[in-house]
Amino acid sequence: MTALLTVENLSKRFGGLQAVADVSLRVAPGEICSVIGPNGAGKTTLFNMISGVLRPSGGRISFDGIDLSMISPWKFAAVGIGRTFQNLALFKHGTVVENILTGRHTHLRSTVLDAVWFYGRTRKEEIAARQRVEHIIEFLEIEHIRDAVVGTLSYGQQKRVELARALACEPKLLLLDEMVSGMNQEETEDIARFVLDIRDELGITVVMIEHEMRIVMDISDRVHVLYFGRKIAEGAPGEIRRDPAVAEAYLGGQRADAMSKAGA
Ligand SMILES: Nc1ncnc2c1ncn2[C@@H]1O[C@H](COP(=O)(O)OP(=O)(O)OP(=O)(O)O)[C@@H](O)[C@H]1O
Repeated sequence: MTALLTVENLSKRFGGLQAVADVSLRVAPGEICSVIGPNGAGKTTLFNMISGVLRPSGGRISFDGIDLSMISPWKFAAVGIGRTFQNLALFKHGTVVENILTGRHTHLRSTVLDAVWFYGRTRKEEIAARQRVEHIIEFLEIEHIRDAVVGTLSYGQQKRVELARALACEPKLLLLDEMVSGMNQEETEDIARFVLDIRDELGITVVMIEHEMRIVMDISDRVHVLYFGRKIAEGAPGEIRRDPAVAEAYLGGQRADAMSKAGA
């Protein structure tokens, strides 16, 4: 099957530090993929390149048939790549609905002048945006907090709002950076269920960076393992559990415990 996302020999250097080195991976449409690895392995740097936050030092990324080096970073959302961030990136003083609406900006074609001269088109876009937002609010079960100011919400609720905002741009590919870190077990299970529904009901391909091995092993179709910037393994969760190179990479770190608790 043709890949939705193809990363070829991707590298990123920060001065003397090789944060990502020669990483290649393919993500098929409809897959849930995880990128795992110990702290500092290069996972977020990889995501930052795929989402246009950072320019690669070398290599190629193609998404849905488009060479991403050919387009401006601010157009990445418009081609269908949505993401959440490791540290929440929300407008704390805005309401939940207002925050989710900001995710729609890539779908707004009208300018201020259009609003004056082509009132109908602007109005139609606004109605479409509101309808999409309402659908997402229902989908992620956050009706009860829709008018709450984001800064007053719990961490788990704010993460869900961030997920809602990423969905508002109607992505084909969703990059989730440590969605469940800091969440309790119930919140983690909710997110796992939502990720599956996002793929199954909305048809969105998901790549997640995750330290929480239970969610990785439970819902991923494929797992890619980074270690000191290099990809050291790739496979189905069962294969990754049994891979000696992966165990070695985690050995000595707390994550070894997490791997074994997840059934390694
Ligand atoms: N902007 C930057 N400038 C310099 N070094 C950076 C920068 N961003 C990341 N690094 C370094 O690159 C390496 C990879 O970092 P990255 O954040 O991608 O790792 P990670 O696997 O996401 O780690 P974690 O699990 O702790 O989030 C680290 O050594 C980090 O210190």
